[in-house]
Amino acid sequence: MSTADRGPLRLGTRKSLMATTQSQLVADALTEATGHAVQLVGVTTEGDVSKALLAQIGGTGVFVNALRDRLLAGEVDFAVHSLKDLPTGPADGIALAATPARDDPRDALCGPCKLADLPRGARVGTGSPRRVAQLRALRPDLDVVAIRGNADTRLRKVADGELDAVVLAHAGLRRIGRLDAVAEVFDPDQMLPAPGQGSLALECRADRDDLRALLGTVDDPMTRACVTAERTVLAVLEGGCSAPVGTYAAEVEEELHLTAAVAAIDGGRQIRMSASGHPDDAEQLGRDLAHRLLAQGADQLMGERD
Ligand SMILES: NCc1[nH]cc(CCC(=O)O)c1CC(=O)O
Repeated sequence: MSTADRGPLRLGTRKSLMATTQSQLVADALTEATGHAVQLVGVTTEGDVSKALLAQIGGTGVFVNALRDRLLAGEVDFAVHSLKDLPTGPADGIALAATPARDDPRDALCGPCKLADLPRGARVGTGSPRRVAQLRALRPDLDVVAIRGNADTRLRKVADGELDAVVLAHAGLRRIGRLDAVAEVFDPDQMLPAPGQGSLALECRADRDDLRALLGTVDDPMTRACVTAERTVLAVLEGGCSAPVGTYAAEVEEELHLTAAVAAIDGGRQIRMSASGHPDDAEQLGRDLAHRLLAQGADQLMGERD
C-alpha cells in the first residue's frame, strides 16, 4: 500500500508547546508541498520526565529515543526533533529525511537589560556547559546558575526574581511566542550557538523510501550543509574532548563558512577557529576544523560538565 492510501501521515512529536508548534509548522509545510494531511501524535520522552540535570543523565538522546522507538514500531510515520537534540552518531534503521530551512540559530539573553548592563554578581541561569563557559568568558563576575525545565519555566524564574536573567535559543523563544522576553541576541562572535541550533530534523524509518521522498520536499540543502559541518565538528571533538563546543556555519558568497570553538568551563580559555569551503564538502570541512582545534589543544580544555 502506498503512503497516499493510508490516510493522514502520523507525525510523532514531544508534547511541549515548543515541540508541538514546530511540528505543526512542519505539518503545514508538508501539506502545502504534497497535499497530504498530517496528524500530530504526542509522545512523552525521558527528557520530559527526568528530574536530573540533562548533563548528568548523559545529555544526548533523552528527547529523541522514545520518538525513534515509535518510528521503528511503525506507530508513527515520521518524527520532528530539534536538530540540536539529536546525538551525532547514526541510529540503526532511522534516516534523516529532511532538514527544513533553518530558523535564527543564535542564543538570546532574557532579562531586564543587555549582558553588559547586568550588575556585578547577577544570577544568570542556563543548563548548558557551552553557555556557561561562554558566559563566564564574557562576564567572569556573574553567578552562573544551573537550571533546567522548558523555556516557559526558565522565563518564570526571571519573572519571579529567582534569577536576574536566563539564556535561551532565539528560535525556541520565537516558536513559543516569547520574543518579548529577549533583551539581547548574542552575536556568534560573543556566543557560538550549539551545533544544529535553530534547525529541525525530520526522521523516518530508513526502509521507507516513499516517506523519504515525500519528506524530502521540505528539505533545505544549504541548511543541511550548515548543520552537517557543525555536527561533524561535534562528532569528532566528542571523541577527543568533553569541553563545551560551539559552532556556527552559514552561507557566505556561495561558500560555507564555519566557525567552531571549544571553551573551558571556567571561562578561562577558549580555542576558536574558522574555515570556508564548498557546501558539498560540509562534512570534510567540519572534520578538518575539528582536527585543527584538537591540534591546538582542544582536548586539554576538558572540564567537568556542570
Ligand atoms: N535543549 C532543549 C532545546 N532544544 C532546542 C531548543 C531551542 C530550539 C532550537 O534550537 O531549535 C531548546 C531550548 C533552548 O536551548 O533554549
